[in-house]
Amino acid sequence: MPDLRPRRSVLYMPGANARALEKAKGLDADTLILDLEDSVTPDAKADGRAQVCAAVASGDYGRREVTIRVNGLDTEWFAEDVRAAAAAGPDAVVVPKVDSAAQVVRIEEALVAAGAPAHTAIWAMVETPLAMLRTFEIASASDRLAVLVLGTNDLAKELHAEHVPGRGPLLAALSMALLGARAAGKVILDGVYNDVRDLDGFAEECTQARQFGFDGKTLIHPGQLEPCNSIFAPSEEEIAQARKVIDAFDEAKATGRGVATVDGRMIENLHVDNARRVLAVAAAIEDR
Ligand SMILES: CC(C)(COP(=O)(O)OP(=O)(O)OC[C@H]1O[C@@H](n2cnc3c(N)ncnc32)[C@H](O)[C@@H]1OP(=O)(O)O)[C@@H](O)C(=O)NCCC(=O)NCCSC(=O)C[C@H](O)C(=O)O
Ligand SMILES: [Mg+2]
Repeated sequence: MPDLRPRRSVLYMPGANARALEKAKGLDADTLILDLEDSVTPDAKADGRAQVCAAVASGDYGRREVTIRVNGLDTEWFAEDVRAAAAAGPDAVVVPKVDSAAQVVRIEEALVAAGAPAHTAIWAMVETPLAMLRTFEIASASDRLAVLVLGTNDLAKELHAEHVPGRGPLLAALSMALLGARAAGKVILDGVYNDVRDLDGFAEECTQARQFGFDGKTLIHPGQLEPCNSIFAPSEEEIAQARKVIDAFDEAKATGRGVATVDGRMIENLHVDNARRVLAVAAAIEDR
């Protein structure tokens, strides 16, 4: 059964920023990532952890999926972050810089040892060249691993690549991550767009990510929510087209044919599967 929970817009917020944590309760994000890693300075880690875990445990985020990004496996904060997150019971623990299946197993063991509830999934961030070469192994290392999240800032840094419109230097990596996630049947989210004032560039990148097949995009600012939600949702035209495809194929089947045409284009079973997926995604968004 594919995981159809809407994750169009997945907003990071600095775990030490009480104002942002409060503001997120009223934001139209499908998912929140309360961050304990890069946006929290070393001397604020303990306070940030306490604040984030109290926010998650409060249950004040309504329908939104709430996750905690802990510090990396080999940091001095990982063990305590996981213990505190397990007690708070978020929908997922997001772990940065995962680059092997063995690390996924270690994360799962840490969650189990900390008594994390069964509903707390693992989301692995893939953001190193090694991770890109191993995305399938990582994505399929555990049933508890639900989502791969691209970290395009770290990846560009490791590659010595530049951030340019169209993301030419990252395209191979985006494709490899998608291949790995889809081969393992997992959800995959695109990385962030750093210029929070450039909404045109942001919309172009969301459109590119959707065309690639990403399920949604990670975000850093509330102003990115509305365009992202709209670009990653099936449009009215796509929904109408999906219905047309299903109806045309049903009609063809009723007369013993396994192929039909809609607006001059060939329709086979696989197109019907795709059309059903579009309708299921639209329904899941409607049901939120
Ligand atoms: C990017 C920012 C630092 C910009 O901050 P600022 O200039 O202060 O924004 P605004 O003044 O426009 O903010 C307006 C109001 O919105 C609230 N706000 C801003 N950002 C968020 C947010 N992410 N979540 C919730 N609320 C937010 C402000 O508090 C203002 O509210 P009000 O005062 O009531 O008007 C800032 O947006 C920010 O810190 N963003 C998140 C940064 C972050 O979490 N970074 C880490 C994750 S990204 C990453 O690590 C990528 C990955 O690992 C990789 O490798 O690529
Ligand atoms: Mg990163």
